[in-house]
Amino acid sequence: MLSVSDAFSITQDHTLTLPTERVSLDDALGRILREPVRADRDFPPFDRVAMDGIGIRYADFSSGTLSFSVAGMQRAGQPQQNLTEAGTCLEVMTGAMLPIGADTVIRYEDITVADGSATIAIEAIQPGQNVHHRATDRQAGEELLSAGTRLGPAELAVAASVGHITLTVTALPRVALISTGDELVDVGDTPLPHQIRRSNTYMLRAALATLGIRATLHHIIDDEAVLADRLSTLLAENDVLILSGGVSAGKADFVPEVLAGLGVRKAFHKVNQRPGKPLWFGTTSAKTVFALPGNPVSTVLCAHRYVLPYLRASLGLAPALPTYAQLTAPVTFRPDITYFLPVQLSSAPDGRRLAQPLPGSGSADFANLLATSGFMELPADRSDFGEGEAFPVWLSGGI
Ligand SMILES: Nc1nc2c(c(=O)[nH]1)N[C@H]1C(S)=C(S)[C@@H](COP(=O)(O)OP(=O)(O)OC[C@H]3O[C@@H](n4cnc5c(N)ncnc54)[C@H](O)[C@@H]3O)O[C@H]1N2
Ligand code: MOO
Ligand SMILES: [Mg+2]
Repeated sequence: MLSVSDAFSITQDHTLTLPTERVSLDDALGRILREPVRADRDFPPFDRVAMDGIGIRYADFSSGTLSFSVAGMQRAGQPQQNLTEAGTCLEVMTGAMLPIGADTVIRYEDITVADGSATIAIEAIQPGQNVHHRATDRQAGEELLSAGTRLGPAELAVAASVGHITLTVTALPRVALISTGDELVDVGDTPLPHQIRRSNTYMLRAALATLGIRATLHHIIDDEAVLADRLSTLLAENDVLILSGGVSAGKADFVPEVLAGLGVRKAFHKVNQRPGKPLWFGTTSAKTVFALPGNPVSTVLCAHRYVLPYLRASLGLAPALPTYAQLTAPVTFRPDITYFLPVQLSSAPDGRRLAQPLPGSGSADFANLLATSGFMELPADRSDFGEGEAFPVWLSGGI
């Protein structure tokens, strides 16, 4: 059976080629930048006063002047003024241009002001102190944000500061999330004894929202003709279909057959892993279909191990690497299958990352996911995993 790493590689070989679009700064949060953003001027663009106080010529101080007559005020937002006469100073405010002729700023806390004169009340003054010099942070033309960056609050602040009203970003894929199963009712309905409310597509929608993707939700009953009809429409309208359920060995598991009938080429069906063994993946020339096993823990694992990395790569985003953590207790798992063990992460006072096993009661136990930070990937060719041993953890918890 296909290994986890081979299955992962196959999905990554079929990532989407998404176009770019221009969006306004207001709509850019969470989007993936596709153009470099450069400094349009130096950062800071002028010698900038960094403290409220007075601006002086250091040479005056070093030649013995301690009292300076206040010749005026340079506030932030005012054009640059001149400090002309020796022995004088200008009051200067944080964010103002340093006046021409001044080179050093002394804080109000370090002077006394009386009768139009400011007298220095401290011993030591460094030349150039409290001045944030032009271009010390970044130079005009320097690349501030590179293509492939996800735009968060800090990135948007930088883009705003260099005048980007709009930004070129990766267009979002159209994604449909499709639950299948006669036993599933909607969240607002009261299930009959043989029914349950559907939850997988809500989980998937939230997981995709972390990438800024707004997927649509659909439900299809276990009927081959209905499935074929609805999936054909959804394939035409979307770039990616993500199904949940109907991919295993049951008599109502029609999904693989129906997809094949619609011309979706199977790239693989079944991966040597638990949970999530019946995972199905296929493509057409321009569309991708992930059919995830219906058990909720399997759906979560497959979403975080395959689907989100696939979408990240398609968006042009660097892969989210697993975090490594040490087991807090030994684990034994005999089958020659990659075991994705639910774990809760914490950190030890000495800085180690710890993973407490939370095996739960199997892949239908989705309440167990509430305490789960992620899935520890335990290799197929081993059975005993010792306390303190470190393995990769694919994060799935939180937002
Ligand atoms: N004879 C075999 N039986 C099963 C095998 C196998 O290899 N041989 N594999 C098992 C594994 S592993 C899994 S995982 C499941 C996968 O089943 P399906 O993908 O066919 O999913 P369903 O049969 O439709 O449902 C399974 C289970 O999940 C619940 N479910 C489905 N969708 C949702 C949803 N949207 N929200 C909440 N819960 C959902 C469904 O009610 C079932 O309880 O098959 C094993 N069987
Ligand atoms: O994906 Mo299944 O656990 O392995 O339920
Ligand atoms: Mg089934």
